[in-house]
Amino acid sequence: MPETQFTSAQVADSALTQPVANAKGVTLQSVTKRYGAVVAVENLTLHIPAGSYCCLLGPSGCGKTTTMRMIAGHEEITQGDIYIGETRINELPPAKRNTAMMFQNYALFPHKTVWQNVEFGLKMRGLSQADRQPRVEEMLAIVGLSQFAHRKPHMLSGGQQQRVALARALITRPQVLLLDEPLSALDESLRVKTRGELRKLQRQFGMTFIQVTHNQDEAYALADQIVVMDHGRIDQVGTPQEIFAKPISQFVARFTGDNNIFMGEVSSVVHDTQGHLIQLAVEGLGTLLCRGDFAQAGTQAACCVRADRLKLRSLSRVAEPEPAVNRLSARITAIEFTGYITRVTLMSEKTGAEMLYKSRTTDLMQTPLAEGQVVAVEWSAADCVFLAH
Ligand SMILES: Nc1ncnc2c1ncn2[C@@H]1O[C@H](COP(=O)(O)OP(=O)(O)OP(=O)(O)O)[C@@H](O)[C@H]1O
Repeated sequence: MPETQFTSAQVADSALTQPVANAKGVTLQSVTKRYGAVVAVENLTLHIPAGSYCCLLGPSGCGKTTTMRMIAGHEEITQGDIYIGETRINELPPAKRNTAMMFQNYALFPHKTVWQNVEFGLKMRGLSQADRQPRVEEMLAIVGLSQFAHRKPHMLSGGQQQRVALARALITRPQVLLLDEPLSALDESLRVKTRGELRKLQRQFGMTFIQVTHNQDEAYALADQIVVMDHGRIDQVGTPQEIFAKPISQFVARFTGDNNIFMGEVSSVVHDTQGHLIQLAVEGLGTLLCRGDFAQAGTQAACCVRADRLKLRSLSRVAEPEPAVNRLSARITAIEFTGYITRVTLMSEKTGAEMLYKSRTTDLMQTPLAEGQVVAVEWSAADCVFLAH
């Protein structure tokens, strides 16, 4: 079945797509959720600005869904407070919170038509047939499903069902829309297309969107603010660019990108015009130079360098690279062509540690590499990010 896309014209013509005048931010203040002995969310404090797109990102079981369900009111808060705008909502029933939730499996009513599914929220609010009619029509046009209005969900593709779910959530014009892995049921190409449309709708509606995802590419593409969670706690909050370029912990560096991580002990910290220049003594590799905001000499820490920030130099004639900071020799153990990018796996000659280098395939075509080849691997201190924990 061909996918109908949202079109700019449909969206621009719609009165519904005027920004939600009363979009509200969400604030969590020291929020904890326990299930018996299990601490699902621990002392979480977070502000999500009004009208922004926030992604809660983290591995399975880190507490993302629980956090969202507490905001929606589907889960009681054990401790702490949640505010929508200025209003404390701890005790408000879900229907009074002015939020809407879009579920992973879409949770459409199977026996209702697309029209009836989308109309449902307005009916529950007691709007008359005459008032519902133009709003449903308009919403179906926005999501490009007008011609499917009388079909049942099982007669739609996954992408179309996803749009019905989105239309059903948006039609009541909630102040906050909560989305639980909304793209996970779609195949790769549709997922990429649909996330662009989701972002466009969020911008045009000016609504606060909070989305749960375990996929960092999705979070990078969609979010104004990414909240990286681990074991019920927040590890880092930042823009996609900050999370990508400046992870603050080993967990974030591992989870959000192809980072090479080195563990060691801080041997010196020098403050200069660009911040802190930190020396990290790494067993087997000597001293690495990295940059960070704060470090304390004598503490155990780590640093990371992204796979695309390494530089490789052939060592065909010289067995060892001349000694220098942030340089080591490594053997290429695998070369994986993935299209635009080629991934090169290396093994440090001294420590046996595995490293990853990523290059544009076209660049590698100029200076080909071969499995088994020994190369000098180097990187600048500016690209080497200090990780305090
Ligand atoms: N009703 C429950 N009773 C007991 N433990 C629960 C309950 N719901 C969630 N948990 C536990 O709380 C923790 C957080 O769960 P949560 O569903 O919020 O994680 P998540 O990050 O959304 O994971 P996923 O990506 O797999 O959905 C997990 O350890 C989970 O097992």
